[in-house]
Amino acid sequence: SDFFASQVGFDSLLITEKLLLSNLEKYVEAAQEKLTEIDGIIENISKEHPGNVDNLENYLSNPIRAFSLLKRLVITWPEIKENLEDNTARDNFVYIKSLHQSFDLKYPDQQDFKGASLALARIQDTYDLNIRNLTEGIVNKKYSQRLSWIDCFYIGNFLYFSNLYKLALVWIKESERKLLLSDDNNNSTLANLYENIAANSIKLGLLSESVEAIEKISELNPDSSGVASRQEELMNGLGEGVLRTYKDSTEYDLYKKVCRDEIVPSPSQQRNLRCRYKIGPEPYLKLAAFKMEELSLDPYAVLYYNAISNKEIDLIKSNAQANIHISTVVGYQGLVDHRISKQAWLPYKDYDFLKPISQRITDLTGLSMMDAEHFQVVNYGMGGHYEPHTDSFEKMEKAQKLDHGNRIATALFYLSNVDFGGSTAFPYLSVNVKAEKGKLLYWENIHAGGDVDFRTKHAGCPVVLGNKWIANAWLRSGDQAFRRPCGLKNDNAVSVDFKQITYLNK
Ligand SMILES: O=C(O)CCC(=O)C(=O)O
Ligand SMILES: [Fe+2]
Repeated sequence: SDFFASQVGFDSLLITEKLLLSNLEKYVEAAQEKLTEIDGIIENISKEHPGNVDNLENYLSNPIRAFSLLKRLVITWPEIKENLEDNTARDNFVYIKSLHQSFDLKYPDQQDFKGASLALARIQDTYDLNIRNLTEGIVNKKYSQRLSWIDCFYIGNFLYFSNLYKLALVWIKESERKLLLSDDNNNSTLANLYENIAANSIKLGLLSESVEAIEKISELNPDSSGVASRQEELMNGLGEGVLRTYKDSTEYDLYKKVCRDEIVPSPSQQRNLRCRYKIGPEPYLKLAAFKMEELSLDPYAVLYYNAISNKEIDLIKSNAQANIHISTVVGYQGLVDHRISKQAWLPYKDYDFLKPISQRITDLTGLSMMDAEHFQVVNYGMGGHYEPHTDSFEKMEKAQKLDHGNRIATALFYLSNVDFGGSTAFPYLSVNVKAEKGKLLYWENIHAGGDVDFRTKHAGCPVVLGNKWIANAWLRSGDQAFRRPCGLKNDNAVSVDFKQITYLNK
């Protein structure tokens, strides 16, 4: 299932839960009615039952009492048994599966829960949020809802199974803090938790932490099979060395820092950048100039303000919603966790309202839209993101497969505001573009000689609060011969190093 991937369709889950709630209420009502009824029966029987009688024989020699006792045992008690066995009330509580099938109600699955768990962890990690504040429910200085020790444990577990051990430890330790304060704090829950700490520490090659956690398990639960198996794991794990992933790379670290504005452009980087009105190259711009802000001159990246109207945005969103589906990435099979969003492709020729937008892109960039890909509309939900990548393709076969040459430039429209997170980050340019409705971000992806400019690696930072909508126009090199002639020489030397930083650790 793909609810976790975007905001679209998520609200239907609230309808599902509302129905479950009202059905459960009905069940409780019926069950309570039944209990009241049974209470009445107990009362009646108690009245007739003699209690402790000294002379039983004498008591039952009364024919009416004998009759009553037999009636109760032969008729009343079987009726009670039948009554208790009658599950109509419980059956009326419509089960999840049948709900799903008979009412076509939307229902999430384990995959959605995992996605939402990893999203929370990603948000905490990217923005370096204080874990304690976060789990106490404080997001962006506002209080929402707190997480329990079990919630944190779930998240830690999902992280462990996603090979994100460092992050897993952060969540399991938070779980430990909460467990120690809770009523569930007992030897078995704690031992379970230290098993988890041991498993993560072993994977991270943290020797003393591993040993300490294993000792705690054996103190709490001397018979635990976890002790021996963790010890064995530890012995084997020590030789293996620590697994390093892309998340440990310099590039990923830079990306997160740019997302949270910890790294910003230096004054010397900004010295030659200007804000001005764009009045060329197309004559139209002399009449209706756009406010332009330069972000980088080499590689070329600029922002335009008020580049798309609210009316256009509404049309784009409503048409996209009809055929939106989980995002994929060129060159990857199926779903990927480095890009979590939903997308829809809108062909320019199919929608009249896209024609002026396409013309505007040409007016602003001087490039032809002839070979552009369809307009791509993207929606990100909570924690939705797109890790650093280049939009252009290194291997030209990939680009050619899609025809019309490489992705020479990207025009990215912001179709919504985002309250917290969701910027577009360029780790190697230290540029963070806030998602603000109506802006257009434009940059060039390849060197004049036609090679990928790795300095243009960029990412969609995780959304923390809000619902992020963007639309991409990718301009292909095919039809630009006279508008943007290729350079004759290789000029990619300035950017090749920025490819290495990823691949070193990947
Ligand atoms: O969401 C963003 O801000 C960036 C999206 C992006 O890079 C892409 O769709 O290729
Ligand atoms: Fe991109």
